[in-house]
Amino acid sequence: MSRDIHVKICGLSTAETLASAVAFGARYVGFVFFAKSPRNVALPLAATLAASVPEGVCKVALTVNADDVTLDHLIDTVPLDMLQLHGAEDPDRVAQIRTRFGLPVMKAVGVAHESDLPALLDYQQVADQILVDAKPPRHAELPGGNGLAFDWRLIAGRRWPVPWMLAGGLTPNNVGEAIAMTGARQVDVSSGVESAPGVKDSSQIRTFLAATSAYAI
Ligand SMILES: O=C(O)c1ccccc1N[C@@H]1O[C@H](COP(=O)(O)O)[C@@H](O)[C@H]1O
Repeated sequence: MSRDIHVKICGLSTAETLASAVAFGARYVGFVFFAKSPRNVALPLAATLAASVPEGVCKVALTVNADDVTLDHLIDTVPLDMLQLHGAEDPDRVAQIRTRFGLPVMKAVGVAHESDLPALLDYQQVADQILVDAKPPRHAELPGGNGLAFDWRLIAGRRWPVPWMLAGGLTPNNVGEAIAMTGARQVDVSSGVESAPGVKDSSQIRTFLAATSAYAI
């Protein structure tokens, strides 16, 4: 049996592109709950979209420094399988969210330099997965989703005891090289499969997933 690369398509906000992501083989679909993002999705729409996702595809909610009241409301409204924490949540807060809400948690950690790598270790005891993403530029509006890649050589050959996913500036054109260089078995893309900020493109989603299929082992 071959082991596919697991792909997460993040920032989905229409029934059509969500269905494309599922049909072309995404293992994770992500919904963004962050008002400043062009991919932000209102809770009622997210609830409808999430309800259409078949068993076996992981429905991920991306939040940024969300408080308990916000998370309570989110989890009560939208059927979810995982929380992606993409803010400055420290390990204690990640552990608290995981315990309180009873959902697996994926913590995003930004990487730009070698000195950013130890932070990945801080979350191994408290997160179910780690998302290794590009660190946002200093004055960026968004803590992710900037279409920015980091130097993949920084993590070439590195392994962590928890499952991890590579993110940041991935596109249909570069995802193969990113997998080959880092050994990632899971990849996450948002802006790299869009025709404009926040506008997902079914054809690019298909091409992205096809580009990863050569790396099944
Ligand atoms: O996509 C967003 O708008 C977003 C907003 C706030 C935090 C994270 C966000 N996106 C996540 O960032 C990474 C990389 O995205 P990209 O492929 O470089 O556009 C990915 O995990 C997105 O889910």
